[in-house]
Amino acid sequence: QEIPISQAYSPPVGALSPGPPIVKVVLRQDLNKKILIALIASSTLLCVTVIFLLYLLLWRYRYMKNNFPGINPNHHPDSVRSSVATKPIVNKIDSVTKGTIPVYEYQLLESATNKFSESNVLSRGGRGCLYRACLDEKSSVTVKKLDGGGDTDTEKQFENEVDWLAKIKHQNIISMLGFCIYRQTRSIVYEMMQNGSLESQLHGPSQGSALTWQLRMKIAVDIARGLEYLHEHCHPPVVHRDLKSSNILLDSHFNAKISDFGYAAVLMTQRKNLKLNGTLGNRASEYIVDGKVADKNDVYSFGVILLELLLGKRWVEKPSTESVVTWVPKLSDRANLPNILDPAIKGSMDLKHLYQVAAVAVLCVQPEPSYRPLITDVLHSLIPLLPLDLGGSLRIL
Ligand SMILES: Nc1ncnc2c1ncn2[C@@H]1O[C@H](COP(=O)(O)OP(=O)(O)OP(=O)(O)O)[C@@H](O)[C@H]1O
Repeated sequence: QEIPISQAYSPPVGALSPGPPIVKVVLRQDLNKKILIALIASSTLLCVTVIFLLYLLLWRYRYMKNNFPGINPNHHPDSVRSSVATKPIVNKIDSVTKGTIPVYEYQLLESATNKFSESNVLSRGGRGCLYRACLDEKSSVTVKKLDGGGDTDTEKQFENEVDWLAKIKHQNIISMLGFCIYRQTRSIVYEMMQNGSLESQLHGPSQGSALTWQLRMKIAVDIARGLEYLHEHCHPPVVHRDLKSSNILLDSHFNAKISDFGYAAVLMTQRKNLKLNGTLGNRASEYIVDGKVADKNDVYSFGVILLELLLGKRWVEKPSTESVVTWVPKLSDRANLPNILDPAIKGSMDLKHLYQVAAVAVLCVQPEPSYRPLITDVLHSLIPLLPLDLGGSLRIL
């Protein structure tokens, strides 16, 4: 006969106590199961959270490494400060927010320039200094360090320059390699231009002796190519607004590149907040008087540089009796033109070429902007005067 399990295991009647122990056993088992489930669930959750956090850290590390190679995301205390201070201005610079331009860590620039030592200074300007820097063993670069102390004019020029140079890439426009914002200091890193500026070549110790007639024509064509790119191939077109010989840089092969985009602007839109200080001799009068932004302002400044290449003359810093205008009649006098040339190139060129270059220069500096040629026309009238091996179309037999 089968005995029900409950009876078979039931205790003696006298020993009966309230609440059968079987029920207790069942409850404890249940409880253990629940604890086990809770433990498994919480440890799974913990694992998922840890994996997610690790993934986030890895993603951030990769993002910083790809977009900001100079910044070490593994927290040097100063690099943290630098990136915090950088944030508002970085947001204003389009290309930075798009991650197309490297941001250098201040400490990196400091060690590359020997702590910004005097022996690394290449040039000293009103707003800061230009330093030679060695970022690696192979090559050197230049670092322009602006000590504006947060002054708004310097800040605007810095933003403007970084923004334009990040967008503009051309063989005749200086390459920006990156920039750095650290407390009140702003720095821009450029490619090294071994032969300095056109101004220092013409008016420095060598007094233009390194620049032959052909090299001068090459420099003129290079500048015109850079300007043509800004005026005709950028959308919207860009006007440089501060073209002068000190802003034309020469590399080791005397390839010329336009630099200093602190005042550059989109054609016909006026940037009222950018005060234009400095040299007036290179600026067209309509620009000095009413600040009209037009490509013909740059054509005027190009004409002034062309005259500087021909005559070796440094144009006046402030309006005075001797300006470009006073030289125009002398340039139109063909018989006397060879006598007023820079002594470094006198008698070294084909006279027909000289007349043509002088005529182009005169056209460019006309007071009426609409009479000045387009930079494309200027370029195409200079190319035939330049030998093939220097990038022109002149065949020397
Ligand atoms: N990348 C470079 N490589 C070599 N020399 C350079 C480079 N950039 C500038 N220079 C030299 O430093 C000089 C000053 O250049 P910089 O752009 O700092 O001028 P600046 O202080 O802005 O003056 P300004 O506003 O009057 O043009 C140039 O004229 C040139 O001789």
